[in-house]
Amino acid sequence: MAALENRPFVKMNGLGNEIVVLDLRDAPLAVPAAEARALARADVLPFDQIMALYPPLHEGTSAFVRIVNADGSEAGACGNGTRCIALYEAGRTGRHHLVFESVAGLLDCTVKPDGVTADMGVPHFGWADIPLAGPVADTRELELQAGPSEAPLLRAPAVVNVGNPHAIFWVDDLDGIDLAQYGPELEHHPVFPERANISLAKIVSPEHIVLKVWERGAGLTRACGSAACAAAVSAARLGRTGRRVRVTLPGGDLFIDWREADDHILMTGPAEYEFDGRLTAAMLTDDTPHVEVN
Ligand SMILES: N[C@H](CCC[C@H](N)C(=O)O)C(=O)O
Repeated sequence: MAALENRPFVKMNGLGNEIVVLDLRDAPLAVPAAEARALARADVLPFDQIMALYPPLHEGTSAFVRIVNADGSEAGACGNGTRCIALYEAGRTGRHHLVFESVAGLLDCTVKPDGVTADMGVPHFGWADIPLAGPVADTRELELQAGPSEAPLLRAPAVVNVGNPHAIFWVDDLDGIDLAQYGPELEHHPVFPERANISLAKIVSPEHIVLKVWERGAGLTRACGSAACAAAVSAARLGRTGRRVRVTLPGGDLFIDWREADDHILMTGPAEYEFDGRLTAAMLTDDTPHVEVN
């Protein structure tokens, strides 16, 4: 019997970032990694993240949320998924100001007719916060590269934690670099003991960044809200943009405001309901024979 068997789910997306909402508040249980991986299969219910809702731990919050990637690993933040659960909860309760709690802190959300604004908290730039494997001189330019050693295609990323770890490489030609080729080795590089989300960012103007993302535990996605936040604060920290930028991802635009007053990162963008259903044993069980190679 699969643990999640017979549980209802809601399929949503944030700019094409594929989200599954599991409302587990009435009967909480952990999301088994193997069941998440089975569910994410292309011919079952392909998703990038599960947003699992648990009973609130603190007064004034709607739920404690845990985030599970398609590979079954847990993440500390999911911007697109946060906008999705805000829309979900607004639809359920009629309330348009919602606060969720995650391992990374509070997520204060406002649902408006033209989109959802989520407060993603403050960024952390210290090497131990990212985390990195050891102390570095400057997290604005990490000594890390990819591509031919004599002429690296990617080098000197900015690194930041916005609830989850991110590395942003600055490039002039987004289409000239195959992120699917370099994403896996960078995601798993030993400098990132908890792995990392890997972005290529082109700074078009002080108000506009174009971004492509290889997500930790999910691979190439149509959008990544936390990466948009990470790229925005990193570009501002380098003085290459202002603190309010439009971030264009393959799935569309997010608007990031790294608020002067308290350094909170406000992310605004769409969230979309697609369909709902109920999980079955077949969806949660991967019967693919595992060939033992001796
Ligand atoms: N798609 C998510 C990011 C998930 C992050 C996850 N890939 C990790 O940190 O392991 C977003 O919109 O922020």
